[in-house]
Amino acid sequence: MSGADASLRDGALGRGELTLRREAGGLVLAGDPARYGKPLRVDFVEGRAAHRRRFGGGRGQLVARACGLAAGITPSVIDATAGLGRDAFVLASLGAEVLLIERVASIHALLADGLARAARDPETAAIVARMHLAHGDATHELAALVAASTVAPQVVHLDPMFPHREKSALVKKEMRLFRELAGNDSDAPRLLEAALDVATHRVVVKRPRKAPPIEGPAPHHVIDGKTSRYDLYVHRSLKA
Ligand SMILES: C[S@@+](CC[C@H](N)C(=O)[O-])C[C@H]1O[C@@H](n2cnc3c(N)ncnc32)[C@H](O)[C@@H]1O
Repeated sequence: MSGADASLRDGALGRGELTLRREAGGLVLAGDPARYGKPLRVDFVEGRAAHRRRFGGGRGQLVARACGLAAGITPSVIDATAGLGRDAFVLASLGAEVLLIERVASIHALLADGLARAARDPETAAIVARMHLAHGDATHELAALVAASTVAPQVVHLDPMFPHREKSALVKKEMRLFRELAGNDSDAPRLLEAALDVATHRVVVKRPRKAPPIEGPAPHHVIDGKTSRYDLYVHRSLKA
C-alpha cells in the first residue's frame, strides 16, 4: 500500500469490521473477538507499560541502546512509526524528547487518548510531557512534520510492520488488527530514505531477528536482541 493511500488505511473501520468507541477506561478499537482478540487501547499508566517503566532495565534496553541513550547522552528522537507508542514511551521514560508520527487515523486517535489519560496521572505526566504526537505520513512529509515540531531529529527511530513477526496466537490477533489498519508498510525503503535525509546523527530500524535489512543502503551496525534486532545507520556519533 503506498503512502498516497493513507486515507484508505482505516478501511476495516469503513467496512464496519472494526469500531472505535469510548469506554470507561478510554478509547478502544474493537472487532470480532474471535478474529481480532481483545480490543486495543493505549495505556501508559497501568499494565505492560507501567511494569516496564518500573522494572524494565533502563538504558540497557535494546531500544535505548539502539537510539544511543547512554550515561550523559539523551538524544532527541523522532519515532516515525509510532504505532501504540510503546517504544516512544520507553525512550521518554528515560528522559528523551520524542516526536511520534503516526499515519493511520484510528491508531493516532488511540495514541492521543492514551497520552491525554497519562498526562492526568502524577506518575506518568512528566514522561508524556516529553512525547509530542503528530498525525501524518512520514514517508512523504517527514521533513515538514519535523520542521513543525520542537523536537530536534538527532535520531530517527523506525519500526515498520513486517509480516509474521511474532509467534504467539495472542499477539497474532493483535497484529492482525494492526495489519488490517496499517498494511505491511511496504513503503519502508522510501521511509528509510526520508529518515536518512532528516536525521542529524543516526537512523535506527527495528527488525525481526531473522528478517533482511530494509532494502537500501547497508546498515553500519547491528544490535541483536532476543526476538528483534536494530539496524543502525550512523551519520555521526552522539556526544555527551
Ligand atoms: C509495528 S508498528 C510500530 C509499533 C511501535 N514501535 C510501538 O512501540 O508501539 C508500525 C506503525 O507505524 C505506522 N507507520 C508505518 N509507516 C508509517 C509512515 N510512513 N508514517 C507514519 N506512520 C507509519 C503504522 O501505521 C503502524 O502503526
